[in-house]
Amino acid sequence: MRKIMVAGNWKMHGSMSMVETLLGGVIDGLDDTMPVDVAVFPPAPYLPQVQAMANGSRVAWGGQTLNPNEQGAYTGEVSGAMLVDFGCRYVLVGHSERRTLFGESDADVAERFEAAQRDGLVPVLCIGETQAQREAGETEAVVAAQIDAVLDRCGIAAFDQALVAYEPVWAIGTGLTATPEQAQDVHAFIRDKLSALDGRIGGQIRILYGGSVKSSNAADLFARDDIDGALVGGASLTAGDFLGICRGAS
Ligand SMILES: O=C[C@H](O)COP(=O)(O)O
Repeated sequence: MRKIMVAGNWKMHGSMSMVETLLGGVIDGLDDTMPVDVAVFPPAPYLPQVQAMANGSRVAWGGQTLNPNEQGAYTGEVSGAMLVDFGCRYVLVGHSERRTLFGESDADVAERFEAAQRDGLVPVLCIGETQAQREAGETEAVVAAQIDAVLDRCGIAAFDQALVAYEPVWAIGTGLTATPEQAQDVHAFIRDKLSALDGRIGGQIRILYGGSVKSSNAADLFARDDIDGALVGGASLTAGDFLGICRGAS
């Protein structure tokens, strides 16, 4: 039985006072009617504040990206070990904004996935197709290639301590959500692909959906066999909205 995870990717949003209000509201609002694992991904400067507030609570936290090198002259970058220093358990790798805005290739993402595990973090591998790729019938080929890059570098065993987030690019921040059926189809494809290599790993890995998830559509998504939670952007910036999504798992 895979437990639902609801993860909030705050992207480049926030301030110290916003973190105080938002994270405080989430921690205070979580209750037994929300049988979920919860994680937040703040901008790196707020990690110490998140650590201080969330330590000992139900909320885990992680980094939005990492540089795969252990240290060195990489101005502006953050290493996995630095994330671990601030109590991070998770790190996002390959978010579509990293791929499109910062030029991360499938191979770059695989390198970050490997580095995350080397440094003791659980990578959340983000994959998904663009609108044009979906319309061209390439969705499965695109997500397969994104997964294959990691498989080629790290092998199937690496997926034992990892999550996958399927985020169709056309649904991110657009208000367009994949229908539960569309999302389920891709999630089943991903699980089948991993299960063909290792049935236990394919069966236990959590596959989150991301793309305009809100409290109004969360329950319908979470009811699908292969949708094990959500990676939430916009709706994770307000405690009430985020808690409403957590409630969708009850
Ligand atoms: O990481 C989260 C995704 O990019 C989804 O963002 P969104 O919920 O604002 O569409």
